[in-house]
Amino acid sequence: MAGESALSFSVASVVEDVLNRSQGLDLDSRRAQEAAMRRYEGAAWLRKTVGVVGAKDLPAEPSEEEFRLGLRSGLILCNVINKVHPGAVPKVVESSCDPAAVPDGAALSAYQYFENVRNFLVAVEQMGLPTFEASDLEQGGKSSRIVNCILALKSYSEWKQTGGNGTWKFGGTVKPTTPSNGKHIVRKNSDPFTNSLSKSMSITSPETDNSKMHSCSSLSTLVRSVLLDKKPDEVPILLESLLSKLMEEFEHRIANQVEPQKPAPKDSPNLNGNRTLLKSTSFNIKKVEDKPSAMVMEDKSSHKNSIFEEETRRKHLKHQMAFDEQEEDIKELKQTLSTTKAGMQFMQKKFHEEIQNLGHHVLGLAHAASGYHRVLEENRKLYNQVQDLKGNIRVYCRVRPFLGRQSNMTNTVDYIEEGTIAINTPPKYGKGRRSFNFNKVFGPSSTQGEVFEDTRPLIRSVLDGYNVCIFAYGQTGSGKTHTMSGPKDLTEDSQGVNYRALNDLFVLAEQRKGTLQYHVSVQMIEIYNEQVRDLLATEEIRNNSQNGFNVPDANLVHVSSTHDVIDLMNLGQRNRVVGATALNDRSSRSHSCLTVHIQGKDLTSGGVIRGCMHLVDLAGSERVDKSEVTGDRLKEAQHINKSLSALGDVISSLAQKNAHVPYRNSKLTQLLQDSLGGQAKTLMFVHISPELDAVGETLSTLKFAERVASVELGAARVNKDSSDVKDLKEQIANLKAALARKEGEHEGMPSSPNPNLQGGGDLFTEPKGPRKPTGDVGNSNSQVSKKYGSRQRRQSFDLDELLGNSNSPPWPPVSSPGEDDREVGSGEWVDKVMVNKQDGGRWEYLAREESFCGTSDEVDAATSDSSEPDLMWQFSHSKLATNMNAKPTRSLELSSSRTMISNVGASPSRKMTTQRGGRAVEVKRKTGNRK
Ligand SMILES: Nc1ncnc2c1ncn2[C@@H]1O[C@H](COP(=O)(O)OP(=O)(O)OP(=O)(O)O)[C@@H](O)[C@H]1O
Repeated sequence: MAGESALSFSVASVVEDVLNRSQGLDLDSRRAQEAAMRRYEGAAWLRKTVGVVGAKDLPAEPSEEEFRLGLRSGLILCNVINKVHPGAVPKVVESSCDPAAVPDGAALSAYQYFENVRNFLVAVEQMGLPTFEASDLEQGGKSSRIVNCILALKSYSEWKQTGGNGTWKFGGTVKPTTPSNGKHIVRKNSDPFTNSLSKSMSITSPETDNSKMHSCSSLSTLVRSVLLDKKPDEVPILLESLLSKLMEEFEHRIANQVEPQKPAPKDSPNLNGNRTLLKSTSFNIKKVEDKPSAMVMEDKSSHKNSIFEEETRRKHLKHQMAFDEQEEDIKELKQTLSTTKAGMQFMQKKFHEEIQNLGHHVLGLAHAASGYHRVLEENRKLYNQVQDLKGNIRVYCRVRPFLGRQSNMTNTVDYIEEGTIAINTPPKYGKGRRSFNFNKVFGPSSTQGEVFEDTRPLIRSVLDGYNVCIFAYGQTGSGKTHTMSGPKDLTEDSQGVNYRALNDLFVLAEQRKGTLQYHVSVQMIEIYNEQVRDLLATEEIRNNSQNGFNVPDANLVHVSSTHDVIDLMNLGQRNRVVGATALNDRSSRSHSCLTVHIQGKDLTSGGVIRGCMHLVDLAGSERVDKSEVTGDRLKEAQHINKSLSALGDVISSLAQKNAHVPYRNSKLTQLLQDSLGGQAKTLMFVHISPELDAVGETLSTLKFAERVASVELGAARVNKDSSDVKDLKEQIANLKAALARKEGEHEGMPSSPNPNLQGGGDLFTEPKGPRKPTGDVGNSNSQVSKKYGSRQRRQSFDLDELLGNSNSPPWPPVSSPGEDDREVGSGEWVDKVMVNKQDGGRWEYLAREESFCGTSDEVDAATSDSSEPDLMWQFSHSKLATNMNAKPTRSLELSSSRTMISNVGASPSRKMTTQRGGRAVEVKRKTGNRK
């Protein structure tokens, strides 16, 4: 039947489809499993039917070989066919030999073999059942035909047990071969068993229980074989697919019942044995087909509906589950997303916090760094202020760069920091590295501008009334002239300190012209071979002093612009003695000094400020042997070295605070005396060459500079003349003193040591007009110095100040009742000297120490007295410098506890007066006569 074939094929297709879906399905192994199942089925039936035959039990699940060997004797086969169809093999040859002695597979006798198997095969053939060749029992691999035969016999037996009604499923009516049961096994054709089986698996199968059982068992076999190698989780899907395919087939089948049947396609060879088994599942369909058509339709419809509903429900359930699962997944994803979002937000917040903290931290650091730098700067300022207060000589070190093709390989400078320079010293100079500290160190790359920048404050202080001295020290060729003046080919950038300083002075003077009127004049001298020479002399250079030191007579030229100064300096440079040496072709063999005098008048107060600045370019401090000089050059070098060593002695004495400082040992030290020992601000530029062969000079230069840096000069003092304000202040003080005295009189207690000596009024009023700056080298000529000893420290003060022209006298007024106060006579020694400052009767100390009072001649006589060698006397009074047109001023230098007071004139009454600006000042001694 075409429809049946189609269904068979479709069912087979379903299985094929399912099989295809289960990827990797091994058809061979399935086929083997199928064969085994069939073999087991046959074996089970044989065991059940014949039991143990010939003491040889067939295994329940025999292998192919076991199955073949078990049946090989033909005994089981003959017995079973006789059971099914009694008398089918009339004579069965039993084995005569001991079965135990005959191993499996051992050949039986040919007779036995032939007789039994032949009889069985004949009987089977007569029954129309599938048969096999006798040789199939002899060789392995052919058991399938044997199994087919056994299963056909089994089927026949089962059919027979049901009563043998109808058509036997293996084809046609079986005619019993023997008259005993009246039935004949009729073989329908001689097709091989497989063909018969294939055909018999068609829808033509009878509706017998046996047939049903067979179909069920085939179906279960099919299902088992399909699911055998599946994983548990694959089974539901596979079954579902199988069922849905069956459903489809069923529906298709139903539809085919109504529609004209299509011809069935041919069997697909791919389906092989599996499809054969599947065909047995068609029995249910056949059942339906055999019902009356109305009932069938009804059944079909309700069945279809219920199946459809069930399927829909299952689908819905499945969808619902999938949906639920997806919903759950989405929920989880949402949860994860929100957690991640929250995490990100948290991290973002943390990140911002961190950034902010970092920002604060960086800000704090920047603040701290700027604070640190501010503190450093303040420290530097404070340090400089302390230096100023202590009056230390400032020392700036400058390292000359390598010149020309000189190699950096020979550099002796190890490193340079703010104020420190370290020199690599060869072994013969001691340890490997030596460092020196100065106020500032300029490296080879420092420019002229940078060097001047640190010098500028000093220049400015000249305009404020300070004396300033800047001098350049260093070996020949180390860059002294470069620093002070600049290189030969001068440009604006390469200008040295001199030009820049004067330029600054003019700029500042210009800036201050609204309040101060400055008058600037310049001197330029040189010391060559211990001779002082005026470099600004347009004619022949004069040298008319007895000792060769004639600076006060040197030209003092008024300048009003930088241009004037440059012209003058060029003139001075031309006049300067310059000689060529092996070390430096432009080596100046003299010390040169440019002195700038400043006088500023306060336009509102009328006060006068005076300042003086020495700019000194010393001659080179090289070794004589090295410079290869002879003759005149040798003499020059010796003078230079002598004056520089005198400078060294002065520095050493000052550093050790010796009472005696040997200024007079050279013209140079005399020139610098006021700068080194006075109240000036002094700066030394120490220069060094970086070359290795200069390391000896470099080290000695730096050591010298270290000593210079330790010299304390005392606080610099401003040269400022007070005017009306100061006078008014004094008047107020006098009035107060007068008031106090009056009150004292009323109470009967004299407030003045000697009221009889009151009077004098404006005797101490400061004389107006310019004066010679105290730092001027001209003072040296009038200095009186006598060496009596060196134990005591020298003090210095200005007589004017002492006499009350300062707001703060050096000592507070002291009144000691009971002391013997009286006027001193000229040429007298007294313990203390007081002067009557004003008519208010205010007496103040002129000197607290033992003092000598007298005229200039008497003082000169006294100082020439060498009878007291333990004391050093120094007295100076100003001598009018002719070219300064200044009025005389006076200063005292106290030495130890003794004072010389000069310019003291004796009145006819022997009452002492000092002369000041042509006025007399009363003087009295505080205690009795000198013992
Ligand atoms: N800082 C510098 N930068 C560039 N060149 C320099 C520097 N210092 C010095 N020189 C050069 O080195 C050479 C010697 O310098 P300078 O004449 O100033 O030495 P000096 O110490 O004055 O010598 P002397 O003691 O013989 O007078 C010059 O050619 C000068 O231009």
